[in-house]
Amino acid sequence: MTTTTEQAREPDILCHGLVRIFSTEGVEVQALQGLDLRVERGDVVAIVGASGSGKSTLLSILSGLDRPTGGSAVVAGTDIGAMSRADRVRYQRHTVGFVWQQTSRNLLPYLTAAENIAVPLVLSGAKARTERVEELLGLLGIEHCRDRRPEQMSGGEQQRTAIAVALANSPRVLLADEPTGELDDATSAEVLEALRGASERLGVTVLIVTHDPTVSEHVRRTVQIRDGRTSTEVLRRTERDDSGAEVHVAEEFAVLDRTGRLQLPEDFVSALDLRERVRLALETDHVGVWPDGAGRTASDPAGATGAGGSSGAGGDAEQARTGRAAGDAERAGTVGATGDPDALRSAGATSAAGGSTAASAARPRRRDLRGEGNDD
Ligand SMILES: Nc1ncnc2c1ncn2[C@@H]1O[C@H](COP(=O)(O)OP(=O)(O)OP(=O)(O)O)[C@@H](O)[C@H]1O
Repeated sequence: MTTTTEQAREPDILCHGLVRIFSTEGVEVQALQGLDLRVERGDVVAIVGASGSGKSTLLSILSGLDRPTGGSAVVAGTDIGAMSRADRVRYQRHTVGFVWQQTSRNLLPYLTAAENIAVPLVLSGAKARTERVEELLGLLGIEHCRDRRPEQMSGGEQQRTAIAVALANSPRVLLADEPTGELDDATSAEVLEALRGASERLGVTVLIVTHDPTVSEHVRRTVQIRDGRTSTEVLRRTERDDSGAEVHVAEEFAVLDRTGRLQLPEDFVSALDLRERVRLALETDHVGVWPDGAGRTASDPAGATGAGGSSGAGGDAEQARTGRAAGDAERAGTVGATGDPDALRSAGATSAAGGSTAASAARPRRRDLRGEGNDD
């Protein structure tokens, strides 16, 4: 039996090997190719990725508008793939809230902000509607828009009203698709802070899908999707430096899936001109990755000089316990599960993206975001 403590620890979003294949006129497109994602309760996470990487497909599945072809997605304890029609209505009314990029999809144009927020409360038969509407207007800082219709509000005010509408029935999870897509930078920052504030005050889990890479400055965790899979993550935290000043630190990690696969960041692949095959070496505390070049052997995969730009990369060949060539079955940039996944994990490979190819042993790529922020 699941205990209350275990329930509290269960993630609000858990995707395992999520696959979505679209077939149109005999042509198959694999929009999601075995995507794994875990989002803890109350967290605010941004999903970023290039156009066509699968972001909207993921959101459609999580919002119950679409079904996966394979794999599983569980949101706030609901198995998305197993929902009946009635479950779906309940799920969309009470478990998840949505904010879309287009205002026309979020708000009814002929209703005021207060009336728009009341709509989901009326549909769910909620009591004390006036109090709830006032609470949400206050929470989102839009009391002054109470009696205005969308056309009488700025883009930022419209999106904050949309967030209030999405939160009306107290969902566990808020899904936002490009919520800042039509806004300027300052207004975008305002809307993102509104989402973060709502999460902090109401405990709601927020997943934001966006093209906008600056979103990562407003959330603790940013997950990058590449070709239908999660590839890298940036985690931000605040530390104090020696003088006691606050410093924002962002660390980039590669995502290791359950079968031991990880995608190397594109800039790492191009910096060392990695293609088709790479050499791997299991060191005492990290995994090294080298281009497949001449003059290297399994016991000395870096060559005498630590070739491929990785000298000083913890690539002391004498330390290497295992050196292997990793064939990339699918495409450059994805390291196959050539190494024993358990061994890789115990060697700290979950944070290997920034550490194994060009930096010191197993240290994730780390950026000091003090001052102007992202200076990488
Ligand atoms: N209904 C559909 N039928 C066929 N192919 C589709 C369908 N929906 C999405 N795709 C394809 O699936 C892939 C992923 O699309 P998706 O819209 O999820 O990407 P995205 O990352 O959200 O892109 P964008 O940022 O441009 O919105 C693309 O190749 C797209 O063409």
